[in-house]
Amino acid sequence: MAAVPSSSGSTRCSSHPHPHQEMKLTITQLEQLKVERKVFEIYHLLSDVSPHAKSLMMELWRDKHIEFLTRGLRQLGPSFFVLDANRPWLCYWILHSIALLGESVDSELENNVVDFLSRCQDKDGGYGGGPGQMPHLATTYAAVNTLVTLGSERALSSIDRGKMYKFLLKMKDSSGAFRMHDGGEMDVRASYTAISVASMLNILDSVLIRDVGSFIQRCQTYEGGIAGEPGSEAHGGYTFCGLAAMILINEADKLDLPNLIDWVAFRQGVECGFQGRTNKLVDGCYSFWQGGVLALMQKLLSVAGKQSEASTLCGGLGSGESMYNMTSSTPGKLSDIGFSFMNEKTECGPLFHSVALQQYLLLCSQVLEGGFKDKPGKNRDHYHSCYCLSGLSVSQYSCCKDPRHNPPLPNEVLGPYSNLLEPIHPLYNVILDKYYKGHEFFSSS
Ligand SMILES: CC(C)=CCC/C(C)=C/CC/C(C)=C/COP(=O)(O)OP(=O)(O)O
Ligand SMILES: [Zn+2]
Repeated sequence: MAAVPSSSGSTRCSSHPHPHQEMKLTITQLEQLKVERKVFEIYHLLSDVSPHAKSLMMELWRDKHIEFLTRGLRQLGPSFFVLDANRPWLCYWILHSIALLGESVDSELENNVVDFLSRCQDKDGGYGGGPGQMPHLATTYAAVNTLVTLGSERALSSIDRGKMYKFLLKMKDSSGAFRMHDGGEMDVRASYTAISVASMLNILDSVLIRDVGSFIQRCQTYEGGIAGEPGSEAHGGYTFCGLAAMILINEADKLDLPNLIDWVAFRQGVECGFQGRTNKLVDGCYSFWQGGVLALMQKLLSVAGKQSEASTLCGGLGSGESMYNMTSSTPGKLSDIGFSFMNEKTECGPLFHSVALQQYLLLCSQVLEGGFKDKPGKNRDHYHSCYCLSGLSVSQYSCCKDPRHNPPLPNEVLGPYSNLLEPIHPLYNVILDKYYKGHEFFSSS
């Protein structure tokens, strides 16, 4: 019997059919359980069926994902002429997903993306959703992360950092908040995308960060999570943005961290995935937004602990008080905080059930034909593919103190070890090695 390489590089018997065929009888039962979101039952049912079938279902279908993602990127080609404002995002979601899977695109496709993003770059700085469109902070973040993910000299040097600084400054309001675009809305997404871009490009300074921390602090709600703007409801997406931005400006201690940890930890449901906010359904994309927050918190636990002690002793911190410096080694330059953060000690194991989250992602979000989705019953898309894979990477490395040099142990990775993805920098959500390459490039140019 001939053995052929499987999608993950391991060997699989050529006489074995696709799991869809092999599990014909049980697949209906499985789908029903998925719709009912009973992930633990799915897991046990799989172990009853056959170890082989179970291992196929727990496998990351790499080749199918790459096929789905690459097709998506190629299809962007003709639509470069279509008016839509999402294309830098599609570039980022797809290329970051491919990079998480340890792959890259051919040089022709890479050059097309760099050329396309150059045409989205505004003459006064920042990137719009398409050529000639008004620059916007969300697409600017997506374009910068895409170019860092590509990582070539051509990609990195295509960014006009001088004009970018002027664009970011123009988006800044006197309150400390940022606007998404000229005359646009001010929210925590804008704070994060502006700070992330400036930090990545080594142009973050005291002018850009002025009063950013007090705006984000006002967005933390009584529940503990962070809302898009003061007075709104706490949500995982904004909580990630708020915490990551606070860390990048060295002001995370202005947030009530014990309350924040509690809120996020309780967002992981019995289905094993995370919900974005209280009393809503779980969704694969929150594996990154909420899981990412808890990954960041693993390096902030002593700050949270000191806040707890202080609140027991003093009856709580007054608003605006900043009692502890976050980083043990205060970096010389604001833009280097993201770099120093990775050298901070990981102070504890995972703050969520990381194997259960991998279970939700592989069994409920993964589409065996390629791509990922929010939950059973929904369709796959590139946004969910990006954030499900990012969340999967975060959970696989959640026990690692040094992801680059000491990879996870086999029991920390659900399914075959070939499921292991590349590690990310959790503050920017770019592949860790690509971050270091970009950091070096922008520090020396
Ligand atoms: C960097 C960047 C631009 C980050 C964006 C962060 C992000 C995902 C914010 C979420 C926004 C939001 C309130 C969604 C609610 O959608 P919903 O009501 O459809 O979903 P729900 O029921 O799960 O809350
Ligand atoms: Zn989602």
